[in-house]
Amino acid sequence: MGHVHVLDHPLIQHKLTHIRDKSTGTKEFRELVDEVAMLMAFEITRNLPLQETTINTPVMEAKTKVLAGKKIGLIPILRAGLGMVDGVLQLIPAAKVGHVGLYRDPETLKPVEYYIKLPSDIEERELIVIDPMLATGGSANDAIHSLKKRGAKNIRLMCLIAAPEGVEVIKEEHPDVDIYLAALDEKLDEHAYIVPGLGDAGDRLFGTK
Ligand SMILES: O=P(O)(O)OC[C@H]1O[C@H](OP(=O)(O)OP(=O)(O)O)[C@H](O)[C@@H]1O
Ligand SMILES: O=c1cc[nH]c(=O)[nH]1
Ligand SMILES: [Mg+2]
Repeated sequence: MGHVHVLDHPLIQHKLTHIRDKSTGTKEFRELVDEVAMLMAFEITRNLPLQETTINTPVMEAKTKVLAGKKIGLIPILRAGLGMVDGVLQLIPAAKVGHVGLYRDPETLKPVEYYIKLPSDIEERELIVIDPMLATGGSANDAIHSLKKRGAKNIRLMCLIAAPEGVEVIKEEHPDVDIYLAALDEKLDEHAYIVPGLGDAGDRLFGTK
């Protein structure tokens, strides 16, 4: 079964409070999402494999460690996932970025895929699917199925806030996928918005309604 990691670092929690606050405007919202994404990336990459190397310090030859060169792919779910990409790229600048375009139909609440463009070698990559919100789980579930259909083998899911309902869907459908969150909220409301949540992540990032 996939693990659910709630990243409770004080800096992440502090910034998340301001992200949730409805008085936080677009500029500050964007900056904070970017910063939290970077801090989350620090935690998510904690178990990346290392290998030994030998270098010369000014003092002597030393056996030290470097990343073992695991290839990484970031897969933001459009639109709102885009807001977290730059933050993650600050720590993993060589990652390739694929895009999955999905929107949640407001009537049926079902995800509709409208775009997909992926690195050609996704089967070799450690993929991080990125979306600030995991609500019913429909969008992330579809995105992960889409990636697996195209050969993806190692997938993690990174979200700012999740509802228990969405977490259950991913655990059920994708037991191989670990989930990384800044917060696990209480529930969904009657419009399938996360409570207390932060509202509509895409609209707050891009200033639309
Ligand atoms: O778990 P779910 O119930 O599927 O809901 C979560 C999805 O809803 C939001 O996207 P939205 O449909 O608002 O599209 P947008 O990013 O273009 O605003 C959010 O960014 C997720 O992708
Ligand atoms: O609370 C929610 C649920 C879905 N999408 C959002 O942007 N926010
Ligand atoms: Mg939206």
